[in-house]
Amino acid sequence: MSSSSSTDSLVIAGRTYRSRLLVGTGKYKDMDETARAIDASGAEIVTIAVRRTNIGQNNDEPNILDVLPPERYTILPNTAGCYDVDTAVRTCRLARELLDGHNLVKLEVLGDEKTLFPDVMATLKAAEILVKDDFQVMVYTNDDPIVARELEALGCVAVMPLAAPIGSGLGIRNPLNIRTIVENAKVPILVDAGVGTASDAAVAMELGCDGVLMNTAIAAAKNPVLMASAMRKAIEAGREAFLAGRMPAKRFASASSPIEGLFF
Ligand SMILES: CC(=O)[C@@H](O)[C@H](O)COP(=O)(O)O
Repeated sequence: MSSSSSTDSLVIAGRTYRSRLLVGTGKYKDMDETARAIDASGAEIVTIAVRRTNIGQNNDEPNILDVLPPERYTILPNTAGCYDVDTAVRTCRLARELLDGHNLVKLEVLGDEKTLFPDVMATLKAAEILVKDDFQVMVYTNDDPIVARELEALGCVAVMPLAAPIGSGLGIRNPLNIRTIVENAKVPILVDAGVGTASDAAVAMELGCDGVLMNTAIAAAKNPVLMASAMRKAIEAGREAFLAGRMPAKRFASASSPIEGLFF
């Protein structure tokens, strides 16, 4: 692998991406800031909450696709705000209609408003229905390796365990589970939700994740454009560190220069 990692691509549902950073579109000051931050992030996949953001549902309001054109970005409609199977499935079908048959979606079925943790049973059911309905499903889930395995077995094209609660910025709470999910998976594993700053993104990549999806860490930074640029570099650095192979961690010191053949 060259140091530029030019051949190291992310492949999701048969499509190849250079960037391993996926970004959301919520919480920005305005559309201009959204567009500038996403540009600085280098992201190629941009997720949009269909229940909250206009992608053609309302012709009287600004359409976010005017600043995030589908010719440039892969649009990933998501089911944010859905708390049951039917609403999530309907939301994906609406997105497919609005986006002329586009079938790549991010499924999230939430359990409650306080934690925004996934309702795992409902997520499994919705994923099954959507896969049968020819959707390519990228799925938000908890950091449970068994659930991740089930979602992959159902045919999801990517599994996206949370780092921490959505919008919390707490970073990766359970790195060992994330590593186990990665080691067991044959589909891309992307950390989704809870990243707070660039080092969290780098850790996710060092654990072997295929990518990271984030929103709040960029949008709620004091300078979202600068944070987006930091995240881009962190994802690249973490990926290169993973590919390079970390030195074994040791409990005690080992001198950096050889101790044999000392002059005195
Ligand atoms: C944008 C999106 O899809 C969110 O549901 C996602 O989970 C991001 O979470 P953070 O805002 O914590 O990055």
